[in-house]
Amino acid sequence: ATDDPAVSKFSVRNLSGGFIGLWWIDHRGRQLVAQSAVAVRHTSSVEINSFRGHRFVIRRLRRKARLADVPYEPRATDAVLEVGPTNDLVVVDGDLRLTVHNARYRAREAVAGALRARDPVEALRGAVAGWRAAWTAERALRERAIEDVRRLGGDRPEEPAPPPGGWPFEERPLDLAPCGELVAEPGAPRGATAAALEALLAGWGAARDDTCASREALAARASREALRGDGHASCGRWAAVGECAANPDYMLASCGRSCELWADHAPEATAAVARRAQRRDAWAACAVDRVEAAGARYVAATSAELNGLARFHDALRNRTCAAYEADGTNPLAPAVGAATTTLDLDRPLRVATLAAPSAAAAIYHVEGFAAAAECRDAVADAAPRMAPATVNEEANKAAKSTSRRAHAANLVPDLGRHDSAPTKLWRRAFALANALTDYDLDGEAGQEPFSVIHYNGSVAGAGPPDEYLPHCDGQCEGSPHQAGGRVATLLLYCRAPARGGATTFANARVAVAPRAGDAVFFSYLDAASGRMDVGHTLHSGCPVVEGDKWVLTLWFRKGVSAAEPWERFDPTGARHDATEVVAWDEGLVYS
Ligand SMILES: O=C(O)CCC(=O)C(=O)O
Ligand SMILES: [Fe+2]
Repeated sequence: ATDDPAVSKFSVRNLSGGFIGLWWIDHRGRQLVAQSAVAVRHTSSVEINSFRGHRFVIRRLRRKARLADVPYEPRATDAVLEVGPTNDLVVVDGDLRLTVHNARYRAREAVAGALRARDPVEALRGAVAGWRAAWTAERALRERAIEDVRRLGGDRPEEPAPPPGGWPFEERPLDLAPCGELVAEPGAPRGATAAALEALLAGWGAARDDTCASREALAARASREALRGDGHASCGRWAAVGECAANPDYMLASCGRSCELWADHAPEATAAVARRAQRRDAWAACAVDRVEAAGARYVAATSAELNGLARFHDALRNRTCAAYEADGTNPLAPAVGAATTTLDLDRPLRVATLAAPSAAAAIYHVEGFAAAAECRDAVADAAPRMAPATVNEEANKAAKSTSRRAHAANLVPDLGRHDSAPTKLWRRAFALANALTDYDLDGEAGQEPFSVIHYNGSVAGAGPPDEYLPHCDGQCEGSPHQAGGRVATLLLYCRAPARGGATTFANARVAVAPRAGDAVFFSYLDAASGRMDVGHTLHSGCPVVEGDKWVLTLWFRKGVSAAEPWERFDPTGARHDATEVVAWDEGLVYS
């Protein structure tokens, strides 16, 4: 799915002088999963589709080995590659150093793709515009991170240094005129079709059965299978019997691609065919230069933005987590010094108010929310469905995010099964929410399901630990609540990590150490005025330093019903097109 914005396509070229092996680090950071079955030989490349942020380990091999999946033990000689946002060419040298060739590689890819498009020039303009859009999107993310830091009262980190030549605010038009005319290629076969034809031709070359009849039969098949759009259904057959040489005017105009393909295999290759291919190659080389010139600054600016964003994220993390994690232990014990009351729901819960900074914001700690077996059943239900967590950064698009690193799955309780663990947890959660707020929430219809979230700690060298940077689950800028939007959250800890993983509310100066079975409940609407919180319930899931952490999250919605279920609204209550309902599994990060 390369149209998924979070998937990057890139290529690793081995110039190390020997064999290399390529593995990616699985999401638990404990296993190296072979990228391909065998080693990559010197001067070869591997094409890779992967998620942004994924990590690869590259190792030198003594010989051409088969690579099985192995436990991950970092070695000093490992080269580690984190997948960037763009199509990169990564070159591995003799010392296993990695060099990323960005803009030129992308220009070459764009031109190769454009030559197969109906309108190559238009396709290239689209590619350059796409790079500009990618940079603009990264810039918007950084602007938002700046705003987050400002709201948390943190020091504003340094701006990223602009790329050489400065930020490319102006649009650079792509001018391909100096490259001359591209020879039109009606119906050039695309990707797989072209490959099928090449294979057919290669087979023919090997058999070298030079009788006209067999050649014609093969050509007819080739033209049926691959060259249907070549301008004429019989192009392949005509080319195979020498028409390109005998009748070049017609053939080169109508069957150019067939003539070119057959030229390699048939003795009737003409000088005109070769010239035509040369002209196209010259056009492509010129186009690569011009596309690179028009797009390189956007590509470089995107990298600069990403580096800058990483620094802002560090600043956010320091602001929200460092104070509690400085000594390497878990943060403040929950509910230290807070008065507790016991709520008798279907099970007695000890509830402590941790903070109630305004009528629109309150944070509670709930001891013993779930029995161990309930947690175990709920997690077991979701565990097989876990996938990289998403965050909604754009309307109607659940995008994988740099601000949230974890795995998650929805858990929809079957409310008819009264004794199942998810249903009991669900009804208890709504009873708790209605006891602690005056929201009068209805859990029986239209609510968002549980989200089960798994955070992994870092294994040395295997990538950053899972975390969730500061965010609000719903709208938190003090505007009126919109029906259908989130108003409160229950976070149930089902497994606590050995170190790290606190939930911190920096603006409310509250930190909660996860403890299995306990929960945090927070609400962010003043029901009397209808106004939302102004940021006191902004919170982070701090990095899990050691071990792992499982939580069940429930985001309560107000104003949903069977007729108007949660899928109709984004977390702030903005309505989206009812015909285009998507799974929202996470809250907005300030938008
Ligand atoms: O895991 C945590 O501590 C925070 C999770 C969270 O903020 C969320 O799921 O919305
Ligand atoms: Fe959250």
